[in-house]
Amino acid sequence: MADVPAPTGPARRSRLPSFHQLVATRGFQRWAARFPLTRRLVRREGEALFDLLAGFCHSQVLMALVQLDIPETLMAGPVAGRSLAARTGVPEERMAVLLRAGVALGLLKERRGGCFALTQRGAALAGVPGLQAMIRHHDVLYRDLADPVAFFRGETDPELAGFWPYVFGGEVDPQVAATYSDLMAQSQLLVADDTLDAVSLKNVSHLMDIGGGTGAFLAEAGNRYPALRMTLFDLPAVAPHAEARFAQAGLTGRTRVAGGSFRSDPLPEGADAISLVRVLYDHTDETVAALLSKVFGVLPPGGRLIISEPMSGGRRPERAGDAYFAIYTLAMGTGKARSAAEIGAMCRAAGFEKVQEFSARRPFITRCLVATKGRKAMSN
Ligand SMILES: CC(C)=CCC/C(C)=C/CC/C(C)=C/C=C/C(C)=C/C=C/C=C(C)/C=C/C=C(C)/C=C/C=C(C)/C=C/CC(C)(C)O
Ligand SMILES: C[S@@+](CC[C@H](N)C(=O)[O-])C[C@H]1O[C@@H](n2cnc3c(N)ncnc32)[C@H](O)[C@@H]1O
Repeated sequence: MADVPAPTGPARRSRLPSFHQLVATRGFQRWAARFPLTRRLVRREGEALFDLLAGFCHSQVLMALVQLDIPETLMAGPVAGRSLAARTGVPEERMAVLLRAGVALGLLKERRGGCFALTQRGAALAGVPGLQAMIRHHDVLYRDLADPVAFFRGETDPELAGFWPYVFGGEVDPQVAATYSDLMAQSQLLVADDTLDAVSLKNVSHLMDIGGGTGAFLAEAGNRYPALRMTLFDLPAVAPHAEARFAQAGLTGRTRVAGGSFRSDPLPEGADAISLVRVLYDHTDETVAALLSKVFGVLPPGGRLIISEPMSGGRRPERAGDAYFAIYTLAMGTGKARSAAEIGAMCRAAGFEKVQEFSARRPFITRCLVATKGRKAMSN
């Protein structure tokens, strides 16, 4: 563990304690915990603090349930705790602890006769596409955060960067690309739904998805807009895998798949809208600025850029963007969760005239910005 200097404590400025100093005193806490007008607030604050410190145990309970395939098993109906223990090789008493923790976290419920079933939340965990795969791959992130102070000081060498090797440019091994693309494609379904619900493509005739992975987003867009023509652009190790998806969805005649790197290759021309879905937050400001300027260059006047990814809350930090995705992308080595205002400013710096945020349903899944190239703008 890294050395942390001992806290020196706040300097006293006046004789009267500040509100924060008051809240930190045991006497005030004891009084407020009993006083009728404040006791509920004290309990709520205490519970919130407790949840923060217990968060790691909660995540590990979730991880154990997923790794032991308990949500899948219970989808078929309630199962006795004893039988779950036998199936998974976990001693019965220890399985009882795990299952009760699952009940406490709202994922499971106990039925008569020592049987356990999924709650509504547990069923969502089993059914949300890609969620269990995301949870399983968090073992890498948790290892990277094992020494959080060293992590935030930048003294560690996070393993997560190796999971997403494209962030550093250069060749990407096809096997590694297949693993990350599969994880992305599974979790893309909710992102595609929320993006396409928020942003209309009614006036778009040709959409190009840059960093489009294996085509899950374009397949959904093509499904919703039967006249839409589409181009997918991604690394040569990834893009060809989209062809099978498009063929299966009957979209081959309307789609083009192009392999290349947006760092070093020209972007295909001809699209009047371009999407960047969960792409910008992987990369440094320099890479993002260069990409936005390339995108601006190939769009016609009036063309639109759709950006969809989880974002920081900026001056109002929020849990998903700032206490999860910002940490995740930091562990990747080059990534950064940006606020809508930051991304908007980068779009304007690349030449875009107007940037609007379209409110997406679930900010922990994605948020959406649309940047429009001015009608009088010149192409690069
Ligand atoms: C009718 C009656 C009686 C009752 C009905 C009540 C009712 C309406 C119940 C609703 C039940 C229901 C349908 C629930 C649905 C719940 C859903 C859809 C939950 C979805 C949860 C999604 C989650 C938690 C998503 C998490 C996503 C994560 C963690 C994504 C991580 C992505 C990463 C790390 C991406 C990395 C990419 C990189 C490398 C940074 O570029
Ligand atoms: C986080 S994934 C998102 C994939 C997809 N848009 C989604 O939301 O599921 C980022 C994608 O960007 C692609 N990518 C990374 N660097 C790239 C580059 N230099 N040129 C083209 N694509 C790149 C990756 O191969 C990957 O498919």
